Amino acid sequence: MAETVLSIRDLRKTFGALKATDGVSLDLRVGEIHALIGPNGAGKTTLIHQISGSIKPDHGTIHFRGEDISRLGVAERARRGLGRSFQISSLAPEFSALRNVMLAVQARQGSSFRFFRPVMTDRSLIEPAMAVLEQTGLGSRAHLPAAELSHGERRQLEIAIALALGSKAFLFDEPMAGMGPEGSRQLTAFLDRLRAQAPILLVEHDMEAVFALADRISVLVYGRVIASGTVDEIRNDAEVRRAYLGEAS
Ligand SMILES: Nc1ncnc2c1ncn2[C@@H]1O[C@H](COP(=O)(O)OP(=O)(O)OP(=O)(O)O)[C@@H](O)[C@H]1O
Repeated sequence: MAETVLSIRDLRKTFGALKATDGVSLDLRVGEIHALIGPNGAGKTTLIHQISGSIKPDHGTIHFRGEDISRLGVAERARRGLGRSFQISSLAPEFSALRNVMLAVQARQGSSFRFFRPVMTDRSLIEPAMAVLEQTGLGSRAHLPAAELSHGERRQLEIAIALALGSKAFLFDEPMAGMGPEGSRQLTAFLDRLRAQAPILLVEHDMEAVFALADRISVLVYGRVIASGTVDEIRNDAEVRRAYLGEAS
């Protein structure tokens, strides 16, 4: 079995009397997309926030790449390689896609020895930045300003930046939201390739995307995982159909 990258054990979170997370345990393994689905209010976003560090659980542990990160803040978890949801606002829209990624490469390398060198001609930045753009399918768009990229391509650029900064796994909360059918198709194809570089915990309501992408699916209802398995196992699970898929299809 593939190595476990992220391991969550018995996570609990209450808001007043509401059990938003009620003893959740799940794993994310190398090379996989693990989808988290469930009805509105099931606790998916609350769970993602506890993993990224923006909400403190009442109970439970989170291990990432063998390390207990349960007590670390958001920035520390990100620094260890836990990539957060898409944050398009962090792009510099007037800079080219290449320059956006070069700045990330530079931030990761540390800039103390290169302050006198012009950034845009520095091969030690250009080469790794171009490699990441190629990996993320943006090689041919490298010289366009970020503002001129499509919505889907900006999301790809955001991921390219995260990879350049050292992200080793991603938490995505509804990445398909607001995308048209073509954008969703492109993003689905992109996430399909991305899993080989960094596994993904994917919260998504778009069942077509989930069934196309997921290696495993966990179904959350009232803060509890009621089923976990392959796409076929989940599609054929009577309790899941009753609690969720029946209403969605
Ligand atoms: N800060 C908060 N204070 C009180 N209740 C909260 C808070 N955040 C979330 N909740 C409640 O916790 C429950 C889980 O919410 P959450 O947003 O995690 O669900 P979700 O599965 O992501 O839903 P959706 O699919 O609609 O995005 C809901 O009942 C919600 O109203």
